[in-house]
Amino acid sequence: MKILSLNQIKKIDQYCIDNEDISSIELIERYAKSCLNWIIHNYHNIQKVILLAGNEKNGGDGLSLARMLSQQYGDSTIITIYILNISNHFSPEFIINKNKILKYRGIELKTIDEGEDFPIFLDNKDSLLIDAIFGIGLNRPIKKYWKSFFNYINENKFISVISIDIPSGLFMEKNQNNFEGIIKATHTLTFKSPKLPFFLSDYANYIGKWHLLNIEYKKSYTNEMYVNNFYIDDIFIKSIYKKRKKFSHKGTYGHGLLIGGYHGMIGSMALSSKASFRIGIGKLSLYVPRCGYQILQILIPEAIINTDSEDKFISNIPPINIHVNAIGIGMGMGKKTITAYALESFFLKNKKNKIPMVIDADAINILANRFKIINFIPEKTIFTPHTKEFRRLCGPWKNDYQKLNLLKKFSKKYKIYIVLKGAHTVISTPNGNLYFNSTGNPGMATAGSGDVLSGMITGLLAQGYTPKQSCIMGVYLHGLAGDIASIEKNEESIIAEDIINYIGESYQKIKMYKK
Ligand SMILES: NC(=O)C1=CN([C@@H]2O[C@H](COP(=O)(O)OP(=O)(O)OC[C@H]3O[C@@H](n4cnc5c(N)ncnc54)[C@H](O)[C@@H]3O)[C@@H](O)[C@H]2O)[C@@H](O)CC1
Repeated sequence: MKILSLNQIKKIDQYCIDNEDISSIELIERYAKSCLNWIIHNYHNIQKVILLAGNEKNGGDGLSLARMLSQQYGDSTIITIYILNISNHFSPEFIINKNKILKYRGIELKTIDEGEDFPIFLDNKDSLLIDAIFGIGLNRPIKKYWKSFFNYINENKFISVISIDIPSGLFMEKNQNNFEGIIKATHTLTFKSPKLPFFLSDYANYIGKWHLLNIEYKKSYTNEMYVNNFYIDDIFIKSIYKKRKKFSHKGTYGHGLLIGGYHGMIGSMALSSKASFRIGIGKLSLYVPRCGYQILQILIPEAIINTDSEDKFISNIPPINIHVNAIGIGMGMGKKTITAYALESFFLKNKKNKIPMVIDADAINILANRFKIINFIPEKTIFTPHTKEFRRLCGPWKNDYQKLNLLKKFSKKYKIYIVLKGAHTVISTPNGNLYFNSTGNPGMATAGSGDVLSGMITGLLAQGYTPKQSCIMGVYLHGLAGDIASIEKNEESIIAEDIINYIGESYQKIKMYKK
């Protein structure tokens, strides 16, 4: 799914108005109706609603929603609207909806002017607060008084705070270091496209859980819209997924090579290997220090195991003399100088053979310390750092926007894919596109989860998925397996092994997706 820019979202509204013979007011009704349906579905017996309305279109959405809530719940729900007189301009959408509201005796209408004492919300704990002050139209910093008011709202406790489209005070684009005076939503009900800040940890506290509501409009309006940012959704995954063929054999699904392990860290190789098999690799060879031999033979009887001459660490990686379709390197490998030399000479020797490769964990750390190695890395190689590893590789950043820019720059410069792991893992491609993952949960922040991911991506590469498809499919299935594990085991109890065990169910799920 495309992540649209502010201008593109506004264009869709205009297309609807121009081509579907509906007015802006009717459009607002559609938005408000979808919010109403979401609220009905998620809250039963709402006793009190407090709605904060701005005086432009987002306020219009809010007023229309208040009217619908009153029609839905009747006298059993007390609705109080506060109109914030932030400016003296009122959009027609706001005015028309306000006039409609005046006819509803069940709705109490109040105003707040700049400078006056903040209202006291007596029954706040029993109230649902709806924020329809600013939507995506916020285009300049808000005044001090209103910032303080938004902060005051955040200090009050409500059943939930629901922001329409985007929390008020948050810019849709170019937020940079703006963290002051933003409404903290429990839920953000958004339309047409997820907004970029939804994927940035800096803003997670303000956005809460976001929901993309289904709005009727011709999806073809977005066909011609060019974007750099994408959200990995079901349809996208279904279009990538390759069904296994009846007349196939283990050779059809590729031969992978995993290189890594260190005394005391052999478990990471076990996790990567199991994940490669569970994702469907045909054959797998491992290269590990000698101390890993016995345990890996026992844990992964399916794998072929080759060992280094050293017992506890890797000292030399021999040239690849078998047919290998994909390499995964670095899991639990340690950073000993001799291992770093071995890695450097391995990359140098294989510079020209262009076998698709995943570089993970300590291989990234070694590379960060001996940066010239990057010149031996073939194009389209996949890096899978977590935030700290990425910082070691690329240097610091001041905010999430800068982090995304660094990511794009690095991928473009070295023509590599970077899978930056975290909530909404983001994949950057050599042509500067970003893909944000939609699956996963905090339970996956557990030792070995990254080893599982590198094994999965290597397994997909070996099966013939392109590097881009392998990254996208890998992070999605990894997150989905984690999501199933969270239902079965609870987020707190997930261990890396659980993610591996639910890869099969994840495949099962994506097979059911509609194209
Ligand atoms: N036809 C449309 O464009 C539709 C818009 N919709 C809603 O309208 C929202 C966008 O509407 P608008 O563009 O009217 O903008 P908003 O309602 O988000 O309000 C922002 C407006 O307030 C003013 N403003 C911006 N920054 C300000 C500041 N710091 N202090 C004071 N005033 C400021 C600007 O005039 C700006 O247009 C969407 O998020 C969505 O909720 C939906 O109702 C669907 C239809």
